[in-house]
Amino acid sequence: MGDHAPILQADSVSLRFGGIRALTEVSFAVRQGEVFSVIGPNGAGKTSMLNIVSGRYRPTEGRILFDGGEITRMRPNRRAAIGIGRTFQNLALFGHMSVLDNIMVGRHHLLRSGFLSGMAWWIGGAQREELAHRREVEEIIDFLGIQHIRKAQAGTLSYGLRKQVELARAVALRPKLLLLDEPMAGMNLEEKEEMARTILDLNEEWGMTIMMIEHDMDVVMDISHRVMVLDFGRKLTEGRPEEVLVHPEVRRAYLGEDDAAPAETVPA
Ligand SMILES: Nc1ncnc2c1ncn2[C@@H]1O[C@H](COP(=O)(O)OP(=O)(O)OP(=O)(O)O)[C@@H](O)[C@H]1O
Repeated sequence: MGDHAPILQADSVSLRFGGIRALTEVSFAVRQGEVFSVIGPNGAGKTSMLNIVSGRYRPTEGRILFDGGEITRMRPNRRAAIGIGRTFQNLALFGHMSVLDNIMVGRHHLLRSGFLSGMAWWIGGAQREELAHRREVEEIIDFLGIQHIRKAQAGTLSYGLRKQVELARAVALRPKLLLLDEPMAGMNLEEKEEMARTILDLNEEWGMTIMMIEHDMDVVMDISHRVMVLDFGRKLTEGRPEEVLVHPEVRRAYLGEDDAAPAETVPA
């Protein structure tokens, strides 16, 4: 898992919104096959970093490399086509449509990024391609263990299941790198465990590399190979979960501890 070459690299990335410095010279590398989490207090720049990787934002300075090539200025749908997948909080599920159709629509929406490829889809082999899509989507539904809801209307599902369907839609493109923005937000314990299991399965069984922002520290420490900590737009540290947890500045900045000494040395 974490021993492979980097699939994603950020090279001294800065991002400014007018006078606000959202990110300042942040560099990191996500290795092929790992679960890489980004943590930090509110406003630390986590979502900005993820948006820079997905292409929604362009850095003010610095470079992003993916799979050996520079993608700093590449459009988001092109990034999706070369293997950067993400869940779309703003692309709601179609409530009246089945789970299966929702995932199919996501696949078409993301694959038909340009006019020409769209035309090709309509003119040539549309049916053949439709069948291939359907097979692929069925496989993903099986893998995620959501067969029992494949015909259900998305609007009738619980919050946790809707999140699973949103994940299925992102996974339907078989991304090399999957970006997850707070996948456990708003979930109860059972739903969190289910989601954590799914993320691990995608990573371990499909070898999918995952970059994730998550506030739930238990989940982060449980399923991440490495963790990067941002604070005020700067990288504070990076390492294995157990290394990050004992870092004095992390304890101070993120866990809100005044005393930076390790917990076991603090008098009860
Ligand atoms: N589109 C934007 N326009 C202006 N400022 C922005 C924009 N997006 C983010 N910022 C600012 O950049 C800084 C970093 O925000 P960001 O959302 O990346 O942090 P975050 O770590 O994801 O926080 P949270 O945990 O609250 O989601 C903040 O000061 C935020 O107000």
